[in-house]
Amino acid sequence: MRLILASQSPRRHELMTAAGYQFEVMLPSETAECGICSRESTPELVARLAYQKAIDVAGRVTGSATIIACDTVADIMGRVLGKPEDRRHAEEMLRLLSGRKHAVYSGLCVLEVPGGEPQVEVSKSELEMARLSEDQIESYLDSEAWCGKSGAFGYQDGHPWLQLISGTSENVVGLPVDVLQRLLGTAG
Ligand SMILES: Cc1cn([C@H]2C[C@H](O)[C@@H](COP(=O)(O)OP(=O)(O)OP(=O)(O)O)O2)c(=O)[nH]c1=O
Repeated sequence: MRLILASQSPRRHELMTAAGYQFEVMLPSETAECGICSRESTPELVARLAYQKAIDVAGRVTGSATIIACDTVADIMGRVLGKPEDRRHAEEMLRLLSGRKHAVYSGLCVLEVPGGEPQVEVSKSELEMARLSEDQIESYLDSEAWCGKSGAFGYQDGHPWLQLISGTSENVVGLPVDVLQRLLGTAG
């Protein structure tokens, strides 16, 4: 099976490789990841964005292939936290998450071209962040480890102040591998 990962995310590339998949990479265009709908729930948002990324890449694929696309956001009390725009934005997110539970949702879209029906699933993981001290916030912001990560943190960086309560860590880091295996029919 020819797999195409529609993602520029280094974490998704690593997770696909670790799961034993061989794949090509095609980048979704910036416009694939847009469109705000205020009545949309967080699961609906990640499902739609994953679908849009897959469709965007499908339009440029020649030959037959299976396209894999994802979108990941953090959600705290219904408020969506995407990738921070700058340090100030990252700080705002960290202060919001500090000392609280939150969820991370990933939408996954698997689409066979030509002619396949898109399969879209949403996975949820719950996490709890310990209350961060001012020093912890400053040094984390200085490290720039927040760049390009939804909610301004990287679970994969192994912070002792971040605990996984439910769901999988792969889902938090951007690719629910268990769901992908099931959709591709390669589980177990
Ligand atoms: C919550 C969390 C997210 N992330 C990353 C995964 C994604 O790269 C990013 C969420 O942004 P996305 O918009 O889902 O993905 P992306 O823009 O990085 O890549 P593409 O659209 O091309 O697929 O946040 C982590 O690396 N660790 C985490 O703990």
